[in-house]
Amino acid sequence: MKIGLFFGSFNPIHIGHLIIANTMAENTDLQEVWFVISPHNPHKKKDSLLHAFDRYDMVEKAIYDNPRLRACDIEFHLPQPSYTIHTLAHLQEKYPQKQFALIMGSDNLVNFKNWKNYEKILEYYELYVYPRPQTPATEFDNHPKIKWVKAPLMDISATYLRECIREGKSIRYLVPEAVAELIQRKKFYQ
Ligand SMILES: Nc1ncnc2c1ncn2[C@@H]1O[C@H](COP(=O)(O)OP(=O)(O)OP(=O)(O)O)[C@@H](O)[C@H]1O
Ligand SMILES: O=C(O)c1ccc[n+]([C@@H]2O[C@H](COP(=O)([O-])O)[C@@H](O)[C@H]2O)c1
Repeated sequence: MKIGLFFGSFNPIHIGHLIIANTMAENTDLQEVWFVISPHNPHKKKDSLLHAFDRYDMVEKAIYDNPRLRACDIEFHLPQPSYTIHTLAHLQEKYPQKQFALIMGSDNLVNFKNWKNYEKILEYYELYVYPRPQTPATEFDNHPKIKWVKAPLMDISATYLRECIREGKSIRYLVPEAVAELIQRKKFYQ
């Protein structure tokens, strides 16, 4: 079974993420997509980062009715910051029968050279990359391990959502209803 891993902070998960994950699960040979929630992205500051358990809960709420999407907490038990190469090694050890691939936007490909042991990642894993606007060409664009997958895009980010919440603006339709309800009930990001 081939599984696509979609890494991120998901602070919070939003429909931009969900559209990508569902497109990958439905339109490629990936049977499942796992949201790998990073407690701490090695390239991001920890400001306004909700606890990883709360971000995991929101992912679970967002995907509860889609059997091909799963939330993955493996990085919660690994040393921080979460380097993808370490996470991949642990996943492969835990699930030796499964074949893993990475899912990322073309914006991530631009920074990919700065990821820890990126050559090793490319040696062992395929990258399913969806084009994002205004991202420059990279040396990886024609790499044999890279599969380009066109996906519908929503021009939103978790940063934008957090701003809306802080300013008391509506986030309706930008996150699933169950996620909006949890954010409101727990007073996240206020
Ligand atoms: N609107 C979007 N459409 C497609 N991909 C997205 C979108 N927003 C984020 N992504 C991608 O999803 C992955 C996980 O996103 P993550 O939660 O870390 O970022 P984010 O939503 O941009 O958050 P923040 O604004 O806090 O940086 C990243 O690879 C990111 O590039
Ligand atoms: O392993 C690395 O060196 C590395 C560096 C930057 C990002 N990542 C992974 O990529 C994920 C998405 O990154 P970002 O910055 O687009 O949110 C992040 O959550 C990490 O799992 C990994």
